[in-house]
This record gives sequence, structure tokens and C-alpha cells, in this order.
Amino acid sequence: MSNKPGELTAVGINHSYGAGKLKVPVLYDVGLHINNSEFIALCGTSGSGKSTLLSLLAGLTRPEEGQIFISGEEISRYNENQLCLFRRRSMGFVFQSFNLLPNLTALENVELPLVFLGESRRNRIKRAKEMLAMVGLEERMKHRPNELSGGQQQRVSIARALVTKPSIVLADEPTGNLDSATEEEILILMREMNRENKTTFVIVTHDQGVAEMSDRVIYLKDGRVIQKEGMLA
Ligand SMILES: Nc1ncnc2c1ncn2[C@@H]1O[C@H](COP(=O)(O)OP(=O)(O)OP(=O)(O)O)[C@@H](O)[C@H]1O
Repeated sequence: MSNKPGELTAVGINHSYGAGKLKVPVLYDVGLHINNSEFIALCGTSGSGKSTLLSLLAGLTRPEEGQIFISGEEISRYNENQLCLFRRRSMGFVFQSFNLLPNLTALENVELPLVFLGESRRNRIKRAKEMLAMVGLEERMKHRPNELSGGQQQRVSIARALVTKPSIVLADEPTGNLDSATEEEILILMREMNRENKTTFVIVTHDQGVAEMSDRVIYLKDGRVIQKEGMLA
């Protein structure tokens, strides 16, 4: 299997939690292909397996069966160190609860992924400032997360996700903690980032707004992909 930067492919994924009598199957023969620079909504009812699938695509969980290819690399074969390096270099993450470090400023939070990649301080600051300007927060870069609104915190976390120029951003309910006006603002921002940087976005969501703004919806029901080409959930 060869795929290009920013492409994701899953083949024959079966996954369960627990073992023996306590084993709970969660994903059944899941297959999907996502093209470079697509903006994808991953939808489905509560408990259908969306977060589990995202965690497998992120390489945070290893599939019990099946293969996952990201940008041409079969990450389902990687060991922990290889996975960690791959995530740092090629992926960005956005979470419902923002996951910013409370004692760091917005600028320092955005710099952090570059610290892990060993970038010089000068380059880190330059790049983090550029990203904060791109998300409209250059005036707030010295502020700590508790001095920012929820929408501003999510903007910082989008800047942090994109600062390493990843080919893929994975987001788990990124608008779940925001009011509806802010939710729309954040969605528009992610769509702009997707178009400007040609970054692939995969967004787990219950929000119809995300689905409507997406190129495509992948719909999970009871652990199976039931709809995937150009249809809304
Ligand atoms: N660590 C775990 N151990 C055991 N079962 C788990 C674990 N994580 C998830 N599950 C189960 O796997 C199933 C799928 O969970 P998952 O969180 O992937 O669904 P989801 O579609 O993201 O749900 P939601 O929309 O409610 O967040 C659920 O039945 C859940 O209870």
C-alpha cells in the first residue's frame, strides 16, 4: 500500500477492549480512505466507536487486527518510539477541552511541539508568532489560558496543532465546549487552515455544522462504517 503525504487508509480494522469474558468488540471490519487535504467529519451515535477509530488513526491505540497507513507509512507496525516521533512530525491534535498547559502563555503553548522537535528558540518563537497571527491572536500571545475565552483557547490549540506543519490534523469534538457563535467561528478557522495549508482534517463530531462544512462525512454505526461517499449523516 502506498499513499501520499496527508492520506490515511485503514484496512480491515477489528478492535475490542478487554479480554476473555470481558472482551467488548467495538470496531468491525472498518475500512476507509481519506485523501490529502480533505476535510472529513467522522459522525455517529454515542458509543459507535468514533473516538476509538480516531485513537487508532492517531497511533495512540494499536488495532487488534488490520492495518493503518498514514502518508504511506504503515503506522500499525510501528513501535512506541517510532509512533511518538511520527506523531510529533506529521500530526496535529485538537481536543474538546483544549488541553493547553495552564502555566504557559499562548506563545509558549504554541512553541511546545517545536521544543519536542529540537527547533532553535529563535525559530520556535518566529513560527509560533506566525501561527498565532494566522489564528487572529497576535495581541494575546502573552496571555495564559485562564485569561482567554473558550474560543480563544481553541484558536491557540489550533495554532499549536499546525505549528509543525503536519500533513494531518485529528480533532475530537473540537467545538463540543463552545457556544454556537464561537463554534461557527472555530469551524470557519479550521476550514481556512485546511484550505490554506492543504492539511487533511479528520474531525469527530456530533455537530451537524461540521458535517455540513465538510467535504465528506464518514458515518459509524455500531462499530461499522455505514456511509462514506459525499453524503451527510
Ligand atoms: N478503554 C475502554 N475500555 C473498555 N471499553 C471502552 C473503552 N473505551 C471505549 N469503550 C467502549 O467502546 C465503545 C465505543 O466507544 P467510543 O468512545 O469509541 O465511542 P464514540 O462513538 O466516540 O462515543 P461518544 O460519541 O459518546 O464519545 C463504547 O461502548 C465504550 O463504552
